[in-house]
Amino acid sequence: MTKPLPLALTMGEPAGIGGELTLKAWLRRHDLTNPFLAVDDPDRLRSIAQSLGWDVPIAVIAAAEQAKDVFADALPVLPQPLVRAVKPGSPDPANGSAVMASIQRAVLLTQAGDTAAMVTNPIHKAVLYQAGFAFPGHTEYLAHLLGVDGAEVMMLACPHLRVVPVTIHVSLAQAAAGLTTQAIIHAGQVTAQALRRDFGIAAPRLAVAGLNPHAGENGAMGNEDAAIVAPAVAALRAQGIDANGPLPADTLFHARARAGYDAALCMYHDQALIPIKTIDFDGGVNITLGLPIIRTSPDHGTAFALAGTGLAVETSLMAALNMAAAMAANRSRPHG
Ligand SMILES: NC(=O)c1ccc[n+]([C@@H]2O[C@H](COP(=O)([O-])OP(=O)(O)OC[C@H]3O[C@@H](n4cnc5c(N)ncnc54)[C@H](O)[C@@H]3O)[C@@H](O)[C@H]2O)c1
Ligand SMILES: N[C@H](C(=O)O)[C@H](O)COP(=O)(O)O
Repeated sequence: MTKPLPLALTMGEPAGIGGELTLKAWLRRHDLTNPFLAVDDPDRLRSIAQSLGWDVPIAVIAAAEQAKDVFADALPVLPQPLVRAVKPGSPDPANGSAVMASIQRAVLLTQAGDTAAMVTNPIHKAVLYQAGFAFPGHTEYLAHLLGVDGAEVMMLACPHLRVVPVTIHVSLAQAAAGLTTQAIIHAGQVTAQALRRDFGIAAPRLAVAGLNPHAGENGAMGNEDAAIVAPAVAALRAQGIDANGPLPADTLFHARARAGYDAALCMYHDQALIPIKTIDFDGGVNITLGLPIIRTSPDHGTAFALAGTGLAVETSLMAALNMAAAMAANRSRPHG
């Protein structure tokens, strides 16, 4: 049997918990479906392993194809050197170029088919902005690198819930002012396609949240639900997508409600991310849909206060690695 292709795992913010999570994921490699390679600085990973007393041999590799042969015995690392040595919890914008280069290289490896998917360790957005990063987050940056600006759709998923924020990294005021019927239709189309192709759900059911309390209460609490959201639901249904809404968001996430849909389209970031990070912070996975490649990520950030302690929980990264592998396997199956 041929060994599965490796996944490319990025460095993330080097002062955050990403390095120790990478090491922990390798230590738990028997729970992973696919091997992975880290696009990272081998010296920093060695230094973290040494300071925590973890036995993680590092194998510096020159090409992705070497990863699957060494993975059983060592963590394969494609070297991406840091600009400056890093102290856990103390980010240095000088390393921003290395953080971005790691993401770019994972994109190229996955585009070329050398890796089955890319998985990103968390970046610190404010630190990267100081280094000249011109995108709100990975989601928008990856769409740009892959030449599909505006096509990106964010999904967060755990075994009990999938959520899709239609507006992403913008202020609440901008989310309300910028919400359009077309953006909801686009998110619905991309989500339905991903549920079929990547998650093996033949007839996906979408719940569409309203923007306002009580989905507008017949216009008494805002007219966006009737004027913007309802036409999008009608358009999705006219395209054969099983979409329902606008539904009041406050009653959309309890267990009985969740049983009625495969993904909830939400109108703004926190409407989507608060329920999933509350239900399963340790198992949630962030997925970018709408790209020509597969990208997943843990649902948490850089957790500077934990960096260097070895206490950060690796389960969300493990779930991201296994979800990327499952999505890749689903994509490679013939679909009728
Ligand atoms: N995919 C990504 O790159 C990504 C995702 C989310 C947040 N971020 C960024 O991370 C930075 C910090 O964000 P934040 O403070 O809002 O969120 P955070 O997720 O870093 O931390 C929130 C809380 O959860 C804890 N926590 C986080 N991950 C943990 C883990 N694996 N194990 C145990 N506890 C954990 C932290 O200690 C903290 O108490 C921001 O710049 C944000 O934009 C990046
Ligand atoms: N909004 C995401 C979250 O809170 O989990 C996070 O900022 C990650 O975004 P990117 O994947 O675009 O970096």
